[in-house]
Amino acid sequence: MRNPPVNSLSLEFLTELLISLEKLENDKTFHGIIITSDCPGIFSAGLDLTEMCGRDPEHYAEYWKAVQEMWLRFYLSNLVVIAAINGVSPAGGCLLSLTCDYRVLANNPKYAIGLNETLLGIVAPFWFKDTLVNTIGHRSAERALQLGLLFPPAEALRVGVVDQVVPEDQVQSTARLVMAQWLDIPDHARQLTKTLMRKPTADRLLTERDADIQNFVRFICKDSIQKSLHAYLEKLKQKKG
Ligand SMILES: CCC/C=C/C(=O)SCCNC(=O)CCNC(=O)[C@H](O)C(C)(C)COP(=O)([O-])OP(=O)([O-])OC[C@H]1O[C@@H](n2cnc3c(N)ncnc32)[C@H](O)[C@@H]1OP(=O)([O-])[O-]
Repeated sequence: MRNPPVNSLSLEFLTELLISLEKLENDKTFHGIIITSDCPGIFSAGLDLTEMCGRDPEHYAEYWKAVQEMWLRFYLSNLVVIAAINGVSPAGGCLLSLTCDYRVLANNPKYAIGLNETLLGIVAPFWFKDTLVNTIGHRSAERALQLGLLFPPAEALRVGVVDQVVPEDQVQSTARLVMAQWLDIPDHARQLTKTLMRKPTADRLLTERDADIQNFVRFICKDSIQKSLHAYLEKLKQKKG
């Protein structure tokens, strides 16, 4: 991923990601992809806050549809998808990595990962929650989501948000090693098993997609939510200045 400075998942970047995924899926010589970041120290800052602040309802609806599409397409991809997480990975960045089949995180205490939405005064929707529950179980997810926990590497491994923590200079080579193991499995059996495991979760969103968009638009348009997001963006800018 190369969307400096922080790989935020803007509408444009999400569209690019989806086009890239589709191209790779359509090319039958590809069987797996490794998602990693070109922005030093940052895997992805998550959803682009400027897409969710001070815009009109039509924009929010269009943006949310793209976020849903990213989740559905990556979560259900027939390819083996591995996240080589070489930086901090909050909220939507964590969600993207949770769509992968395997997560390798660099062992750097700054590289926290988690769904921290509550810290911004917003609520992770049910399909974010479902993805986390499927990964770390109900109790850990309940605690992580309510407290907006961002797990440093050792804790992320302990709770199961990531599958492996390795020294920073070994993230890419480890991801390639893991990829080789996954590609050794007969592909159609692996693909069908992935679908079996994931389809019920994806179907929940597929059957409620429009209602989910409407909920998001209603929620994000609230004055109180807009104020929270503006204040959070302001805090990020001040931190910099
Ligand atoms: C229902 C909805 C569910 C929501 C899900 C989400 O994902 S919500 C998202 C939850 N995400 C988070 O809570 C993460 C928020 N971000 C961070 O915590 C930090 O930026 C960092 C740790 C990722 C990088 O720290 P660092 O010191 O290396 O970098 P820096 O902090 O100096 O930022 C550089 C520039 O990027 C800007 N910008 C940053 N993030 C975003 C963004 N998401 N979007 C847009 N812009 C963003 C920042 O304002 C600044 O702009 P400026 O002043 O140049 O115009």
